[in-house]
Amino acid sequence: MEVVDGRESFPCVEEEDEEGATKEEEENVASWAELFGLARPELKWIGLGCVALLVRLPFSLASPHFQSEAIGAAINGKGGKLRCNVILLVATGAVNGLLDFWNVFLFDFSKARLLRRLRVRLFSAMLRQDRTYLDTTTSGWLASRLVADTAEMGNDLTWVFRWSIESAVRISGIVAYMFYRDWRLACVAVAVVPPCTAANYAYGVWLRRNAARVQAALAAAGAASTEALASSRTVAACAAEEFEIARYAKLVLAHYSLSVAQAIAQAAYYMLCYSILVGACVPAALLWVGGREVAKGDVKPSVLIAFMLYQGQLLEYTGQLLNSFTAMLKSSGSGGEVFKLLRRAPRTPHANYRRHHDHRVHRVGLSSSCDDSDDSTRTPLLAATAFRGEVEFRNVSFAYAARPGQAVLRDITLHAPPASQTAVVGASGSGKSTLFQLVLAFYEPTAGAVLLDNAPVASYDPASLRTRALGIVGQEPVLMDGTVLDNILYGSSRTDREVAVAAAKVARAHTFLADLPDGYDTKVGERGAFLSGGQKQRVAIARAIARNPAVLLLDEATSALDAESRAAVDEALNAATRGRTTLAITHNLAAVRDADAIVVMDQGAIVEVGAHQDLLDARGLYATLVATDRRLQLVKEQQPGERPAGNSR
Ligand SMILES: Nc1ncnc2c1ncn2[C@@H]1O[C@H](COP(=O)(O)OP(=O)(O)OP(=O)(O)O)[C@@H](O)[C@H]1O
Repeated sequence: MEVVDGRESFPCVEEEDEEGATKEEEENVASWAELFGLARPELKWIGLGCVALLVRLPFSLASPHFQSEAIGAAINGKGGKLRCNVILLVATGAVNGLLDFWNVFLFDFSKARLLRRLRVRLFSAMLRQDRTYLDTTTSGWLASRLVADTAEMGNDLTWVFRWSIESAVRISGIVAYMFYRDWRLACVAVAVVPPCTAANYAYGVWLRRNAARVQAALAAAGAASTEALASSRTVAACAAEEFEIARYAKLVLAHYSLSVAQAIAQAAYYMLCYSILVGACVPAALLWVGGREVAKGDVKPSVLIAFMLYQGQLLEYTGQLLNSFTAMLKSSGSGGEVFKLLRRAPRTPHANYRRHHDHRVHRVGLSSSCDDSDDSTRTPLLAATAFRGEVEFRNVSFAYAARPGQAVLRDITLHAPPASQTAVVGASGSGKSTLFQLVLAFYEPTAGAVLLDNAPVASYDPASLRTRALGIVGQEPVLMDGTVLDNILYGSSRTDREVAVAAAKVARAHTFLADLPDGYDTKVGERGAFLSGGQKQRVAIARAIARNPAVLLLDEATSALDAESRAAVDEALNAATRGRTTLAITHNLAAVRDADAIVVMDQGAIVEVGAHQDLLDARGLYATLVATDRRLQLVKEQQPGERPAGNSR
């Protein structure tokens, strides 16, 4: 079982009936308040962008006016007026261009800042989730939310920032100009707005739901691909490439179908709103009504020309305003899971402890507030710097949330005094590693309490608990990409190379790291891919002991080592465990004889506790395990001698 990075691949797309799925989808869309709230820190930059926009407005709107006036002057043969309008056209265009730079820059700058903050907040929210959430959510699914969903939201929000304000301001200016020049033609030009708005709203609502589905399909495909790529050796060893490709292709097909549906809806919407209503009906109606007025002499030709030019701009900015609205709806769909995660309060044992404690304090009237959001009034967690290392389980029972009905630990009572050596043995699946998970406060017992130095483990600040109090070496230690030294220092406040190397020397880890090709600078690769299993274990042991924790948790820490390196590591471990509490899970019964106490587990319960000889004398499960172990040992020892005899026959 994986200890620190333990994660099982549960499917993240739940199968639900249509009604359930729809309800879930409704919950998975972000509210407008959340979307706008996200941009609050950028308001000053957006505000500056708006100022640039407003200053720019008269210059950007002036162009069609000067064009129409110039055409009118040319038709009437007024050369001076023509020259004057052309000069004004160039001058306003230049000022407009200069201001446009600030306009574009400030809105895109705001978007980039927002995206950066959103990604860091989301990553932080993900890493701080409780183990149960992380156990049941695949890393590929989370990575997809972090990369694809935020990128989609960023693209959509660009539209919103860049165009909604600009379009609204420009449309207001154009409409005001139109009504100023001729109210009848203005009415014809804006008659198209109500049907376009209705079509846009319907399209936006559909798009929001579809966007949530698109992102979910993308996340499911991302989860499958990440899992296969992260386990590429296993995939190759099982010749499962075709299976993985087919699985990925099926998930990508789901994403593709949703994308095609989106393309069809988008094409229909653009055809109706842009090409037919705005692109053809409005100019035709303007020409029909305006042309007749010009023919009657009620409207000047230059006014009709100005309307025809402005309606082009009106078309463009109306489209962009409507697109901003649909982008907003789409963003609330594609960002639904992102906001759900940001909203989710992690149900870690530490958070539960504080909530429970605050509630009690509140009930007896010692605190004026038990508001979850106000951290200053919350019960502080203990940030101890020195630990004695006394570990205690008091009537602890536990079941994993993924299998709520299945008790993994039953009424465990165990006491490890400071500096004692406790060995935990028992059959595979009897719950040994789960004991460690509870000491690390990754999960909360369903009954009873796990204590460290007489205080619940959940009452300690997680950083102080997991760096100063506890050091763990898991069955399958996970190393991070970088050097051996980076891994030894990982998560530690000590960043000085000399300090780390000295700490490793004191812990005598130096001796068993000696065979690494570049010593402390040896590159380990992703998850330790460049090292052998034994080397990985030795680096993980060095990482655990270099922190000088009060309690060492060793979960089959030397299982991947050969006899020679095990001897070297055992020697270093003996030195490292002296003076500190050690809980060691092992299947190697020869290694537990000297332990102060041997805990024997069976089906989630402690069935025997005692010293080696006492347990042998008791003739219980431990004595049976030792006898079986000896028999297997004998068989192994006999086998090399038997082979030559067999061969000679
Ligand atoms: N995250 C999890 N979610 C659900 N069940 C789990 C989880 N981790 C472990 N289990 C189950 O809990 C039980 C005890 O597992 P545990 O890893 O504690 O056993 P163990 O005694 O350490 O076994 P081994 O010696 O093989 O490592 C097993 O039945 C296992 O399937």
